[in-house]
Amino acid sequence: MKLLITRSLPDTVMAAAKARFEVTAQNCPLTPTSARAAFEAFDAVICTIGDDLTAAAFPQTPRCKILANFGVGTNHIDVTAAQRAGVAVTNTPGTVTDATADIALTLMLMTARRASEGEALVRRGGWSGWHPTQLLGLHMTGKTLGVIGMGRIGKAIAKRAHFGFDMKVVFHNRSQVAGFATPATQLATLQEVLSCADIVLIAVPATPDTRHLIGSAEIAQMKPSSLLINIARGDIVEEAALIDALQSQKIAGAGLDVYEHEPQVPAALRALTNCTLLPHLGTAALEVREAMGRMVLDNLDAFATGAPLPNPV
Ligand SMILES: NC(=O)C1=CN([C@@H]2O[C@H](COP(=O)(O)OP(=O)(O)OC[C@H]3O[C@@H](n4cnc5c(N)ncnc54)[C@H](O)[C@@H]3O)[C@@H](O)[C@H]2O)C=CC1
Ligand SMILES: O=C(O)C(=O)CO
Repeated sequence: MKLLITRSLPDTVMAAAKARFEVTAQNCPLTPTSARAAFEAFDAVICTIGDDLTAAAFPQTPRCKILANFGVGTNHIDVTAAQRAGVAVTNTPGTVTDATADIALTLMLMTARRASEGEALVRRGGWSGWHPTQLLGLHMTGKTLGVIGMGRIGKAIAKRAHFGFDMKVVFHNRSQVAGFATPATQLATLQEVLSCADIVLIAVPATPDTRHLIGSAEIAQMKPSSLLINIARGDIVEEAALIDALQSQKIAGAGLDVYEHEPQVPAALRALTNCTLLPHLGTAALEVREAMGRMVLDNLDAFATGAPLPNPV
């Protein structure tokens, strides 16, 4: 099987792929035009975040019949167009969950305790010693976490927040969520979660329904002392509205791992001190990326042998 890998994956994954398939590897994202050519030239493609796989990327009857995404979020792929063209899409659910939840907690703590501001102060040589009223932040222990999207990652974050930090957890989810081990209360509306949470955490997938789910009207429902954390996808939060809210201190702070137009991060956001900005680090640990790679290859193996795909989207 001729396989295109659009970005360098960890060495062990590349070696395993080369042992099984005839691999061509590139290190730049696909555009719809280059994707179209790739779907005609290869039997399988491993794609990831940044590849632009909108409807225009899919020929009517491509040679490629499987698109294996390295990552769980598939908002960069028009899955309906892929299916119409006869291309099966797979992803990597579960392998990403704990690492992404850990980055959520990192952002929560860094933002609540103003860690970036403090670190910048030390690095620029501006720290003149401990002071009783310097850099006072939000004491996270015992506060209320509001999770938007109680799926795999939302649940892993809720578990960490409740059992690690004694936080009360409330959440909003499209469907009823039952039977998970962390005490948490599902509230009927998004607004109820926004208005009672000290920290609002976004963990829904990016879909047409969730685009700009959080805009100025939603931010206005949040407490002025609250924080907004987004580890899901940038366009779920209207970035311009968030910047305005942070500039005018309508909320106390934000912690972001994802941005509306990645990798662009607006200068206005970078200029603000009341936000923590990470470069989409959710799954950035070697063993996690290797596990994601193994899952991608398991899907390709299944496809090659005609077995059911383990992780169809
Ligand atoms: N920052 C990073 O590096 C990473 C980000 N992600 C992002 O996290 C997202 C979530 O991943 P998982 O937890 O594995 O997905 P999941 O599918 O297990 O959970 C998503 C939850 O959101 C709910 N939901 C969907 N649409 C909704 C809506 N309109 N309103 C309310 N609830 C809604 C679903 O019912 C589900 O419970 C991914 O789609 C991806 O975009 C995932 C991994 C790493
Ligand atoms: O899996 C995803 O969706 C990511 O964002 C990175 O692993």
